[in-house]
Amino acid sequence: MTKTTGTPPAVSFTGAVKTFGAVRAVDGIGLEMAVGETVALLGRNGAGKSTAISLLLGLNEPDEGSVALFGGPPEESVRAGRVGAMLQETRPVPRVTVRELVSFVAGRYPAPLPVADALELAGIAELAGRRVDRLSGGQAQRVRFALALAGNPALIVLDEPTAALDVEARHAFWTSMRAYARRGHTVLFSTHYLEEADAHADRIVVIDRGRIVADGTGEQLKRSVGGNLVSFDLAGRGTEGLALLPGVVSVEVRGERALLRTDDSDATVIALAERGAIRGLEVVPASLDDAFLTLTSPVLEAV
Ligand SMILES: Nc1ncnc2c1ncn2[C@@H]1O[C@H](COP(=O)(O)OP(=O)(O)OP(=O)(O)O)[C@@H](O)[C@H]1O
Repeated sequence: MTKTTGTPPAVSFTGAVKTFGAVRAVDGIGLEMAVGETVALLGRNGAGKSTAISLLLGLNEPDEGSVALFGGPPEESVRAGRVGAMLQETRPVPRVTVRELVSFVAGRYPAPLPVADALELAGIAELAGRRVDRLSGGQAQRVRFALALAGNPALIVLDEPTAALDVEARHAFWTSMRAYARRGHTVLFSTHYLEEADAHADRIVVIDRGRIVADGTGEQLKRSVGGNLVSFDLAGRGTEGLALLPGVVSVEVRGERALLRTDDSDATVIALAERGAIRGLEVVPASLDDAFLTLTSPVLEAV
């Protein structure tokens, strides 16, 4: 969805920095999300996704820079019930039923969804009468999703929402999330899963070591790294000098294989042939997976 002129962005990070001792968990993030957009925050473990989300929700203050929601401080939007969140940490849950818990949370918002709608959207209508402390991990996760939706917030923030879900529950979750987004709501979710980011977000923001290293659609990310991937069996050899071969943009080792991203695969293959390094040679176009790995991996320098 395009941004309406004059409407402040739903989310805006400006030069945001958050450090924990020597760790710069968020290291100068600048990011805007328009109202109605669905954005995936994609990154490896420890990339800074949860920290960025904690800044966005006002749970942490940035050391430098600023974060705004709908043009104001995060706390203001949170207090006004414009934000719903599903976070990773699990707190001890009380001995109440799913319906009671969702009703309780909904009741704290000024214009909540009818409880039945929140349960239905989260796919847990049939669990309404169950005690929340007696649910499976996946069921509990969907209850947390219902709690995030309960207030009918304009912005919903989901930190690794599908982490504990099996394939079927994952599918059901994304169907619900998209239904919520289609109502014009803004959604930010973090994930390690490229396919999920590609399939369910309008835009993917790749974060690595606290910084944004890419921002665009899945297609744009693939194009931005471009080129082909040449791989071959190392057969006990090292990776010395591979980064210096013609066309090579990055070098990675996965198991016994070396993977070279190249913007001139012909030249790379010829150079590999000259080194006799062609066992199990394969040349394939870059995938989103490769794009992600390239964007978030250090290039191995010749040693
Ligand atoms: N409260 C904290 N105290 C100290 N260090 C922290 C704290 N929270 C996060 N960090 C560090 O900040 C960095 C970013 O962590 P963060 O949890 O934001 O990453 P993430 O991308 O959400 O990771 P994951 O995918 O594993 O959840 C990590 O190096 C982490 O160890």
